[in-house]
Amino acid sequence: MSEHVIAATGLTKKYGDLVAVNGVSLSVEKGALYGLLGPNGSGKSTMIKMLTGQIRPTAGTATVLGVDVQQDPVGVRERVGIIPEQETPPSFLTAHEYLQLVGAIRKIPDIEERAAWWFDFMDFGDKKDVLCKDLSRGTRQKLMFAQAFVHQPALALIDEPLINFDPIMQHQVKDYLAEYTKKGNTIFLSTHILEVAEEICSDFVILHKGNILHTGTVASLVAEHRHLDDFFLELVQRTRNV
Ligand SMILES: Nc1ncnc2c1ncn2[C@@H]1O[C@H](COP(=O)(O)OP(=O)(O)OP(=O)(O)O)[C@@H](O)[C@H]1O
Repeated sequence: MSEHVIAATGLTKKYGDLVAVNGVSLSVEKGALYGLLGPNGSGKSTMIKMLTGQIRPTAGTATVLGVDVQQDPVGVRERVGIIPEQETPPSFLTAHEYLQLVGAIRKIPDIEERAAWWFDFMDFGDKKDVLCKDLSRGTRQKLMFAQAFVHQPALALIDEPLINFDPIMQHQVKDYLAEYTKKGNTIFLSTHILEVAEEICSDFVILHKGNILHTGTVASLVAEHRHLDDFFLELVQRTRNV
């Protein structure tokens, strides 16, 4: 039997008259690398914020790792890893102090060893004692990536995690994510980089103006000799023209 790591039913978020997410229902199976795709303003970040209990839906329900997000948002955040959209680590801490803080909050006994692994893996050990406010954008993003995965969560919800990385780091992170799901973990990834999504995602959903335009698997596109970027452009263009 398939195991749903995320199950959302009729999730809706309204900001005044604006419907940012409109009754979205989706399910994500264990081990999936699930791509959350859509043009600017289509509701991707709002979905991630609702699924991680950062904002309350106007309507609808969701369970994440079996926990009801509205009833126990802290319980969800304890279990998952999150990279929020365009978030930066605390300006007044060094990179090392930030990972120590995350280790204390998440009660990770071997945080020093784990932090050392991440500094090495993402090649920023020389910056570990630099205040976050003085780190480059890409290095801050490395730190955000490390904090999301340092406790090796069964599920990570990551919003545009690759955007500030150079091509070498993008490649490395892409491989990391693919390997991570092969171990039975699940990734819910919002991205505009469709080549990356095509390369590593197993499943995807395309949102447009808060509605689901399409859900499918990358394998089914490949079987039809189609590329995700063409498919996306056609679908969104067609929707804009109706
Ligand atoms: N706090 C807020 N108050 C009012 N409107 C908001 C708020 N947050 C998001 N919105 C609106 O909700 C809609 C969806 O925004 P969201 O950030 O979820 O889209 P997105 O798909 O993540 O976009 P992008 O790809 O540009 O990051 C947009 O029209 C946005 O302006």
